[in-house]
Amino acid sequence: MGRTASEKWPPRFPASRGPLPLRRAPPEGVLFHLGDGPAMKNGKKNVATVRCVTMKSMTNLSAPLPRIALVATGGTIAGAGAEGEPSAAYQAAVVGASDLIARVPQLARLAQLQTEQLLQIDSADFTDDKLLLLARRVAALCAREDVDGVVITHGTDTMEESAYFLHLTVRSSKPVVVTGAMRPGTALAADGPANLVHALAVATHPSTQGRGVLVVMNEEIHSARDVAKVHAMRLDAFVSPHGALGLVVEGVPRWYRQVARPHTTQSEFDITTLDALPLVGLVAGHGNMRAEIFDAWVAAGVRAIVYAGVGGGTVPSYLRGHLVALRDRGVWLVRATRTGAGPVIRNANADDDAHGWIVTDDQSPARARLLTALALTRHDDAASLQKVFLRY
Ligand SMILES: NC(=O)CC[C@H](N)C(=O)O
Repeated sequence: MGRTASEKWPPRFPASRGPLPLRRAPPEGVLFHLGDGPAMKNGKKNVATVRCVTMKSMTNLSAPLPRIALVATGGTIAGAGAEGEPSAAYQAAVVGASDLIARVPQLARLAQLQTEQLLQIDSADFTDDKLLLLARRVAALCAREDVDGVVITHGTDTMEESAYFLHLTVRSSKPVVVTGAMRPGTALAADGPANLVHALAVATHPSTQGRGVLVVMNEEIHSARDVAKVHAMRLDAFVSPHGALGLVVEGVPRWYRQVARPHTTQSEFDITTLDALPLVGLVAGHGNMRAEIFDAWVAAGVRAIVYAGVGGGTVPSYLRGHLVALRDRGVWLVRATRTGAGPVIRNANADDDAHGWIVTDDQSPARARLLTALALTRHDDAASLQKVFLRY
């Protein structure tokens, strides 16, 4: 009987690649070298060797592996197409979670994995109810004593939104790492297996605790606060405007930065009692805009509209009156920038104080939608809503 596409996932990933099969990853910054070289000069153990031996006993090779919950939600990492076809010709979200991990033997050397298929969707289909489902599930897993961390596989298209939502709502310092793939497992040089191994390497490392939700793609570790998919095809599609937090080097996270804004355990947002998120719309800025698009969102029942404005969030002069009147219709206007980076500055380009408008600081329009929705669960005045954007 012929094998299905999913059984072949991934087709080419040599078992010899990936991080060293350490039972526990060495502490960050410590050289963990068990080979020869300077440590064995003249056949004598020098100081470096003693340190290695000490580290070996500290890392306790017989200790049980970290227990990681792997939550699969679909996307290209779970995609498959015909062998040898161009990588764009495939179907996302068809390979099951257990098939996904069965094809990457390195994973079992890094962690005891509990796998679950929470969703099997293209990430474009992530609606707010699915986002709440994911966040509640991840929070529940983090709260369990038999779970040391969570890895989520996710489509890349809306990965930055889901990761940010988890960053603001999962009240745990345990590692939560989101990963995916730009190419399906059937593509030449599929990136899913390496991304999964690296995500697990980050999630199992003691230095990852308390850093908020992370996105691990293409050997880089990004904060969910900042990362965005900025290319539709390339493997290096994920970029953070202020730089990645770190890299996965030889299977071990190496950190260069940390997030300054509150998240997870310091977040004020509580989704445990929420039935649904407040509805927030998003309107793209461009030349020759029309007021009707804002009216359509008002008719849909939004509490706020994020305007992804040109430049520093500039409102066209011919729309100003219409957007000022949104406050009288019970709708907040949140000015963002469509440029992809940089702050929208309050009372610059617009009289935000007079109009009761909010600015996003440097938050991307897509994430600003989520932060606005969460902010509206706690605040309903301009000063408090504005503070949320300057704080998170
Ligand atoms: N590379 C990807 O994961 C994109 C595939 C798909 N559209 C998704 O986001 O789920």
